[in-house]
Amino acid sequence: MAIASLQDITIQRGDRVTLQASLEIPEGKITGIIGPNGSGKSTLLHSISNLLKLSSGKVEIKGHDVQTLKRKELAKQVTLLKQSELMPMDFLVQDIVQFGRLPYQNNWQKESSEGNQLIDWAMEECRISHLADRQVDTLSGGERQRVLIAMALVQQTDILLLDEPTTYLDVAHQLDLLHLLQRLHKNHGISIVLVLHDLNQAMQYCDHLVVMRKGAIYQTGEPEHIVTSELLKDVFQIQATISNESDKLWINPIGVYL
Ligand SMILES: Nc1ncnc2c1ncn2[C@@H]1O[C@H](COP(=O)(O)OP(=O)(O)OP(=O)(O)O)[C@@H](O)[C@H]1O
Repeated sequence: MAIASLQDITIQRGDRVTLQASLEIPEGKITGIIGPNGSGKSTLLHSISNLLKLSSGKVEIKGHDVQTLKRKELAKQVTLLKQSELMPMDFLVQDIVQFGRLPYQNNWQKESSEGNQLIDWAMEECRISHLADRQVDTLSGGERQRVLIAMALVQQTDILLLDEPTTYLDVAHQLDLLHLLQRLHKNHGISIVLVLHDLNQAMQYCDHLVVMRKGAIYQTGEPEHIVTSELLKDVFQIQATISNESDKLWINPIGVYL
C-alpha cells in the first residue's frame, strides 16, 4: 500500500522543468532516493512535503491532497529534515525536541503529561537524554542529527523525509544514524524516505529504491531487483561490478564514463 503518491507532478523553475514524476511511496518501508547531483532528489522531497508549488499534478499523503491540508495537519503527516537544517543555536536540546509538539498545541497551552512522556521517549530512542540541558551549538554533527530526529518523532508524523542525513558525518556516525532509522522503522513502523549518495548504504539499508536521473524517475523497486551494472552506467556513469556477500549485493565501482 502507498502512504504517499505523486500523480503526474511537474515542477517548473523559470523555463526549466526540474521534476516530472509519478510515484507511489510504500507504507512502512525505508525508501531510498538515489541519483546523481542535480537529478531532482531534493526537489522530490520538497514536493512531497508541500514546500514547492507544483506546476501540475497532485501529491497525496494517506489519500489527502497535501495542498489542501492546513499547516498543522500537514505537520502531523510529514516531516522533512533538510540537507542543512537550521536550528536556533542558543536553544537547549530539550527545547528543540519540544518544537515537535507545536502542531498539537494551542497558544499558551501547557504541555500535557502525555506530551512530556512522548518527549522523554523520543530523547531516549535517539539516545540524547543525557544532552537535554546542552545548548545546540555545543553538539557534534551526529548529535544534532539525532536531536532533529527526536523532534520529528515527537511530531508523530507518518512519514519522515530526510535529505542526505549522513552528509558531514564520519563513517561510524553515518552507520549509527542509519541503524537508528532502521530501529525506528522496525519498532514503530514509521515510513522513512531518505536521500543517500552512498550506493552501498542504499543497498544495505533500504527496502525500496527510487532511482532518479535528469529530473525524472528512472526506476523503482527492491534494490536487489533493480540495481544492475547497466543501471549504474546509465544513471551514475560509473563502471561497476556487483557482488553478493552474506545475501546482500555490494557495488564495487571500478571506473567512470565521464
Ligand atoms: N531554487 C531553485 N531555482 C532554480 N533551479 C533550482 C532551484 N533548486 C534546484 N534547482 C535545480 O533543480 C534541479 C534539481 O535540483 P535538486 O536539488 O533537486 O537535485 P538533487 O538531486 O537533490 O542534487 P544534489 O545531489 O546535488 O543535492 C537542478 O538542476 C537544480 O539546479
